[in-house]
Amino acid sequence: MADVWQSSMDHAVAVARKAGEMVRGALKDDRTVMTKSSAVDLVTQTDQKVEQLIIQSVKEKFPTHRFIGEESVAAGESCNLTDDPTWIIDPIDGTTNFVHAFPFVAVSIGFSVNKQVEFGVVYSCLEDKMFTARRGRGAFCNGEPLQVSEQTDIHQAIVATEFGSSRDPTAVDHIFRSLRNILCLPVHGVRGAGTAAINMCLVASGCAEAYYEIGIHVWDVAAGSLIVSEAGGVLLDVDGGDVDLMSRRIVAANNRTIAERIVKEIESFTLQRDDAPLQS
Ligand SMILES: O=P(O)(O)O[C@H]1[C@H](O)[C@@H](O)[C@H](O)[C@@H](O)[C@@H]1O
Ligand SMILES: [Mg+2]
Ligand SMILES: [Mg+2]
Repeated sequence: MADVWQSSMDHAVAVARKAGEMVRGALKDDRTVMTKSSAVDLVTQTDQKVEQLIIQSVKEKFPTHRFIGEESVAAGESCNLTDDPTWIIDPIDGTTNFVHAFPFVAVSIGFSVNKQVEFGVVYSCLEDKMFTARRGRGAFCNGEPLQVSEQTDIHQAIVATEFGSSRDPTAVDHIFRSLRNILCLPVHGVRGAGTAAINMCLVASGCAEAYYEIGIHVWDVAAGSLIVSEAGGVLLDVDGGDVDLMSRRIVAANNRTIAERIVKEIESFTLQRDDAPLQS
């Protein structure tokens, strides 16, 4: 049966590739680092230009579609997911990596309809890996099918996580205690690529059993969440309930056994939701 969202997905792949070229081109030149929510929440002109490139090109082709873009939200746009077709964009996932030329940087584009992610595209542009997933039709990297790891023993797992961009001491204490719990299970290792989207693609590829983080935003994980689930993985909230992409918390794992084991070790905390009303 024809896929009603195929042309949108083709466009997402094409524009992510174009955006990736822009990111690669700017890697050595863009040293204009600005900050957002904290001194370590970085943004560059390239983040802003890439988001504009994506939004403009989508608007020309699909004028009725809506957008949630990281840099547009930072500039004051609202972050509400409606039932309308919505492009959820992180122009550079891994801006800190980009600034330091640490070689994991992704363009992440999720597309949701009726609040459900229909397709996800993550372009790991320095590795030239194009990760894609279409709901119900599998996940792929450069056209090759992805499958999560079959490991069910947490002691033989690699777990990915990040420290995030908050330096609030209470939040950092929670993060460290969770990390300590997980390290001391013990697990084989803890890793972090510096980008939520690539961490999730590592789970989808079977290279890591799980990824968890508190503090991410919907644009960090919208595309990656579908890539993980279409590769056979599971998504949970850090308290073990259903994942809520606006809640800023996620566990993405190869299977429920690993996901639930990790949940037991996480000291959860709550942050302001992405869709909280804007403060005037
Ligand atoms: O590079 P970003 O798009 O800002 O996303 C980052 C986020 O800033 C950082 O706090 C998280 O730890 C990372 O997982 C995100 O990918
Ligand atoms: Mg991001
Ligand atoms: Mg970003």
